Amino acid sequence: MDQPFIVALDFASKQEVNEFLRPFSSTSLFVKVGMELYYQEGSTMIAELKEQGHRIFLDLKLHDIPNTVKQAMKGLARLGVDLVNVHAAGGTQMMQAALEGLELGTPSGARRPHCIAVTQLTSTSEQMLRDELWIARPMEETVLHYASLAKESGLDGVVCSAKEVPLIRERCGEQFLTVTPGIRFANDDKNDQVRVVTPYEARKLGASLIVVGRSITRAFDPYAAYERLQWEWNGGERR
Ligand SMILES: O=C(O)c1cc(=O)[nH]c(=O)n1[C@@H]1O[C@H](COP(=O)(O)O)[C@@H](O)[C@H]1O
Repeated sequence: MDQPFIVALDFASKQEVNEFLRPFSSTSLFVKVGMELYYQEGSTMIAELKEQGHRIFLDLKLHDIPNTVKQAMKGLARLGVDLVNVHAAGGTQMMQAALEGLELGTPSGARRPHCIAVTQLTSTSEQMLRDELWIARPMEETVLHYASLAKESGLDGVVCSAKEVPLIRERCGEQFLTVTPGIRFANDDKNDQVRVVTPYEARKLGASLIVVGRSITRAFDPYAAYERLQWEWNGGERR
């Protein structure tokens, strides 16, 4: 993956997406289409974004019985997206089934979409992990365990907080993708995110790709915010 920034297109309609993308008309982006947009606009949105030259992370976080995930992935592979995801909590059989589905659905001659697993959502705190999910191990250990399961299942990487990247790299290797949301500029509101870092910190921690939504999409000047993101990632720390 040569492009380290994924812009989360968390919008409710194609119109809002087009308005947001207008200043980026000469920039080829790596964009994320999540549940909000995909459930409204479906696969035509994917086709249009591809036509505009953008790379696509289709973030539907599949989590179901293995057969259902396999069949769903078969269909998603036909869309020609670059990256898809599942919840690692679905288990190793489900993750393997996701890969099988992707392989079956990828048109001949095309490259199978990369598949990554969400370890623990970046909106989850240590306290939630313990009191709500009833997982007694610390966050880092839990994330590392889920990352190991994803690796054993043959997946290409995980979604995690950049805070957990150094341990995952050590355990799963440099080629294993670490895709990290929960990115905020230093002065931004965290909103519903908990395990948050700045773009500069994410780079220092070794994240392969960072997912950035509201810090760009809700910025007064999204294009300037994207430029700031590039600047910070490349070493320009702002306080
Ligand atoms: O899979 C994801 O992309 C994801 C996993 C996760 O643990 N946390 C997380 O925030 N995300 C997504 O990343 C994006 C983050 O958006 P912002 O908080 O606005 O930057 C959203 O589209 C989330 O759905």
